[in-house]
Amino acid sequence: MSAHLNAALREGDNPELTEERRKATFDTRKLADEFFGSHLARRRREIAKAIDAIPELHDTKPLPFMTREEKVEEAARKVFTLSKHITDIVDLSNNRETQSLNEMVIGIEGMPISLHFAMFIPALQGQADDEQKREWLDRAIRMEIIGTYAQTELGHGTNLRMLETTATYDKQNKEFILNSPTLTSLKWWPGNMGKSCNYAIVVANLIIDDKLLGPHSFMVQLRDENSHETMPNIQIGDIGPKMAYNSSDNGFLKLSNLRIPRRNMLMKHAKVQEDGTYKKPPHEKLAYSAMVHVRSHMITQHAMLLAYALSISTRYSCIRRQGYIDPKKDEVKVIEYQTQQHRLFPHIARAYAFAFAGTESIRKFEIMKRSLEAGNIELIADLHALTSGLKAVVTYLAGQGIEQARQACGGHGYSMASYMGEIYGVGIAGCTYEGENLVMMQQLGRYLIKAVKSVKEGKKPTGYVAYLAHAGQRHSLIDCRPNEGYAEHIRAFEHIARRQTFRAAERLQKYENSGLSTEQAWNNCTVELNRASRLHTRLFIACNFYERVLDVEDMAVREVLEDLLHLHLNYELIDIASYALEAKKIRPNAVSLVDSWEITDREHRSVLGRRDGHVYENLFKWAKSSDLNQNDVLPSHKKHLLPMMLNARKQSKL
Ligand SMILES: CCCCCCC/C=C/C(=O)SCCNC(=O)CCNC(=O)[C@H](O)C(C)(C)COP(=O)(O)OP(=O)(O)OC[C@H]1O[C@@H](n2cnc3c(N)ncnc32)[C@H](O)[C@@H]1OP(=O)(O)O
Ligand SMILES: Cc1cc2nc3c(=O)[nH]c(=O)nc-3n(C[C@H](O)[C@H](O)[C@H](O)COP(=O)(O)OP(=O)(O)OC[C@H]3O[C@@H](n4cnc5c(N)ncnc54)[C@H](O)[C@@H]3O)c2cc1C
Repeated sequence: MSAHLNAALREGDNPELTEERRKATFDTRKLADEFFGSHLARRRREIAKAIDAIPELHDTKPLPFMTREEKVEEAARKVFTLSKHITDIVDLSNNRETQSLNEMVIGIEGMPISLHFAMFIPALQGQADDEQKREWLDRAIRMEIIGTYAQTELGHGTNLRMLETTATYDKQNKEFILNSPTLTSLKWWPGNMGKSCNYAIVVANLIIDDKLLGPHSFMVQLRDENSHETMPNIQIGDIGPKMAYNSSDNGFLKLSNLRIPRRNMLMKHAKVQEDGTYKKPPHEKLAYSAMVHVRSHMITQHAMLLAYALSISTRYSCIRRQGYIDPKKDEVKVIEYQTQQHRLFPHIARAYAFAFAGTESIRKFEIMKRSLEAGNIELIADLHALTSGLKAVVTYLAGQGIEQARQACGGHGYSMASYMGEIYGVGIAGCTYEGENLVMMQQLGRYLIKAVKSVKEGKKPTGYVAYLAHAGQRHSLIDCRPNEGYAEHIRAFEHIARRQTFRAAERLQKYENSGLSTEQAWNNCTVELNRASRLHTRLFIACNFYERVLDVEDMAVREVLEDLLHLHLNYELIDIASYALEAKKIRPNAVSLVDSWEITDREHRSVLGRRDGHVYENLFKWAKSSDLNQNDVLPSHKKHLLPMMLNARKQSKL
């Protein structure tokens, strides 16, 4: 077959798809270069080819046919195998190369070192001082140890100020005593903590001389480095099966007055001297750096999950023939139906828009990280606002798109043969982890309210909120270059976003003027404020997409991206125009309304939905019955991960 624009053309393909691919008006590799960046696009092709040549990196059998324990073992086996080949395949210092390798080999269901790379290493990089980096970071990078990030507790995940785990400084012995004082203080959810990790960065409330100093990070050894058996004063285990992502052993951790050396508190920013003197960090939220790191990188990951679902669904829609448009002709491909196109194409546009926004988010994170290393903390607030909004909007809309893609596949979309269920389950997990979406939207809301206040004081805010100062003027969010084709869309978008932000600010002011406390006034406005945050973020995504398309040099690729941009802007404007929902008087009757359905606990099968409300004690009981907890050390750990770490330690001693 002659070389063609569409590099996916292959002899022996389903002719239905070949027919589609022959319609391409652009070179797919050139578009891939725009989607991933040309270097990463090329490297992904090279990585995929390298993996093809290593059968032991391929799935032993389709993951949906595996039990939970088999999934955990499969992931461990692949990690061990990868450790023998990885430096031949990727540049370990390139986050997106290693991410691509993991997605191709391990897949999306998690692996024993997910959190090791996603948070444990970034937290050490951001919060350990130089001596601590030499002691732990180098070993973590060499895979001599495996870590996680243990912050969330059974009773608190969102509200970090109420975390209950304590770290009390004992001046006498120059140690911290870590303790889980209550059932709700048990660490709960941290990825790979149940059975895989031997270290964790534990976020605990620092206490010195009975004074509570808030959340700080502590390096804790969970398991013996050689036997992998649980350390004394620690109870640890898997929390049980989840909606998806079941190759990961998310765990629980109970600390019983565990003593660790003073130097196990990460002290790049906050410090505790031997005599108990406490030195505050230059910015209270530097301790939250690992979360901002993950949020900055989640955007491209969720764009990719949406792309997975849409590539499955769009290809399938071109081979599935069902029904007629003209009854005198053959059954049509379901892609021909306008409803099917409307179900898929706007989400294809979003996948590109989200990927471009994610590249910008990572770029901004790297700029903030460099400026932080130079001692400048000014960019922290801007990045927190940007990533809070992007994480909340992209994970939610990507989840919606994945579900639409599944539905577009009809019955076979409901079979795990489509893999859609897992893609959806992993996708929507992002709406919860790294900060529940509605809460993170409020973080951006705070930032927007401050911007409105500065506009009202006659100041001109800059950056992504500059448009708030330009009511009626022809100005765009991020200096969109004048291009009549789309600038009007952008300005309409800005107008809607600006109007909503000012509406929320005025409502907040009205409640405050009425004598309500700031907190009550805020709570009464959070729906309006979240709308403003959502619109602000979608405006950013649209503008970033617009700017990105204008940079494309290949005219054929630029033309198809402009088609997607046009669709995206129109779809977004229609979608946001429907912002009008109020629900007021339900609150007092909420529980009685659901009680009236008289669904029994047996029917619910849900610990959270118990009629008696005794959730926490029953969650712990449920978790302890997990099959992964029948042994302290998994057989698969002894077979794969322990040898891997022992090898790594031997290597580093050579
Ligand atoms: C399926 C694939 C899996 C892949 C891996 C999954 C890994 C998942 C890991 C996790 O989930 S780790 C745990 C994540 N947990 C969270 O994200 C918790 C979310 N909650 C918070 O971050 C905080 O509680 C909060 C919501 C930000 C509130 O914090 P706090 O009460 O301390 O602050 P506020 O009073 O709201 O704001 C005060 C002030 O601080 C600013 N600020 C808050 N956070 C940050 C930050 N990270 N960086 C910079 N600045 C921050 C905030 O904007 C306020 O500023 P002002 O408005 O006062 O100027
Ligand atoms: C797949 C997965 C992996 C995870 N991995 C880790 C990990 O590795 N390490 C770790 O530490 N944690 C991890 N977590 C935990 C995760 O970070 C928390 O679940 C998340 O931060 C949400 O907190 P929560 O569970 O307390 O939700 P809650 O806050 O209890 O949310 C329940 C409801 O309350 C609402 N709500 C709460 N506070 C407010 C507010 N102030 N205003 C308005 N509404 C509010 C929320 O919007 C939500 O609707 C993981 C979770 C998942 C699902």
